[in-house]
Amino acid sequence: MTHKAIRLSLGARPLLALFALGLLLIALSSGWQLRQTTLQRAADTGAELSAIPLMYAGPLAYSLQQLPQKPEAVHGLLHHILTRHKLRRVELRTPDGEQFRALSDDEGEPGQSAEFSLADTGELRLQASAATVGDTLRRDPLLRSTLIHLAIATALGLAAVLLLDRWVLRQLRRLSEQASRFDPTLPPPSPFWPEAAEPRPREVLQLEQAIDHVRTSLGDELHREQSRGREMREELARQHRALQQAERSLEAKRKELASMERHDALTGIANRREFDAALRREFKRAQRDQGRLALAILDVDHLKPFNERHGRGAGDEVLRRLARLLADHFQRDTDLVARLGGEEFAVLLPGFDAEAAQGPVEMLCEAWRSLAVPHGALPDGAPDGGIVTLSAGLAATQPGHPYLSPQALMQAADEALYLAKHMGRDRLCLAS
Ligand SMILES: Nc1nc2c(ncn2[C@@H]2O[C@H](COP(=O)(O)OP(=O)(O)OP(=O)(O)O)[C@@H](O)[C@H]2O)c(=O)[nH]1
Repeated sequence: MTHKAIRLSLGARPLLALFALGLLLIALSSGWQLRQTTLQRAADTGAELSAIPLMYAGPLAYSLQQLPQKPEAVHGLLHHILTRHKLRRVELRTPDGEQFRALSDDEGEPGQSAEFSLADTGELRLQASAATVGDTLRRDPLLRSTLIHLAIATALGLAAVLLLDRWVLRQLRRLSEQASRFDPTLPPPSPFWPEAAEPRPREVLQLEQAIDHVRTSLGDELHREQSRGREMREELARQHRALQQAERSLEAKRKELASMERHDALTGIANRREFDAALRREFKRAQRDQGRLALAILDVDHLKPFNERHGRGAGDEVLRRLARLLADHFQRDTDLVARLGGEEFAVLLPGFDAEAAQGPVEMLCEAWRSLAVPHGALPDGAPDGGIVTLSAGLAATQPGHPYLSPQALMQAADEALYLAKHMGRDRLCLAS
């Protein structure tokens, strides 16, 4: 309803302007008409002046004859002519040179004048008043009354337009502007409606108060919703952070698990599963490329009595040291060192045949020996020296001596290791 009224107000303004323009046009047209009438009257004056001698030649001659008895008759007649024809001045000069004149009280501009010679009477001089707008209005009561009424109607109409615009439409426009600037996301100013300098109609005040009320209640509700939304956002952000944290630790666990799947927990090098996969992969490659692949299996000698003597922790440390040494010795990208389980380790050397691999493996065993880890519990009959030693078996698949499968290569290396053990340990044996 309010919105409709405001739209009506905005649409009414041009109508009011049109109405005011119409009134002004009527006033202009009336003024034009008045001017035309005045000009017409000025044009008629000449003809009217010419008619006067014709009309009054007789009465003037008669009044002059009566002059001795009735000297006032000439003055009276001249006065009559003056007032009857609304002249400014009437003068009569007799053939004897006597002069009579009648003057009007009109102090306006002098208008057209004319002079006539009358037989037996003398000269008659007439002067009309200037044809002015005021004079025209004075002379024409109907026109005067019409124009006065028109002027009053125009003035009242314009006043009504101004008042309507100022008192009602302007207020409604102000309301419309306020409504268009209305933004419920902003906190409500207090008071919402600034005190207008001019007084406002009661209806506008009521409307303002109603909108103010709606604004305030909307604002309160909005504030409640905003703070609820803020709390929810904070809670969401907290949950999000917790989720991210959980995801991070899950990812770390996943990596740890993945690493555990491929690495030996005690030594950190590749485990049996990783080794098996690498062996299958490299064996296939060597088969395909007619290449070489060497495999060495190493086993710590007499770890059981070592454990029994020094404890399992010390045995673990021996295994860790051996793993570090293996990793240090075989560092090519394609090399792989792995713990197969227990005290058994493996070295996979792609591209190496048995002869080429023998040197590095023996160097490894030598390096181990030079670490000189004291055993302290070697069984009777074991080689003297008293240190922890390694036994190793080496096999390689190579052109001229291929194996049929990874398992066959593995078994050959195992048998070579068995041989090394059997031959008294602390040595490297090659598969036949
Ligand atoms: N400390 C430790 N000992 C292990 C681990 N895994 C296996 N062992 C021990 O290694 C020993 C292997 O014993 P055996 O198979 O009899 O071999 P050995 O005593 O080393 O003798 P040979 O291999 O014949 O020279 C066992 O006592 C196992 O308990 C391990 O992870 N840590």
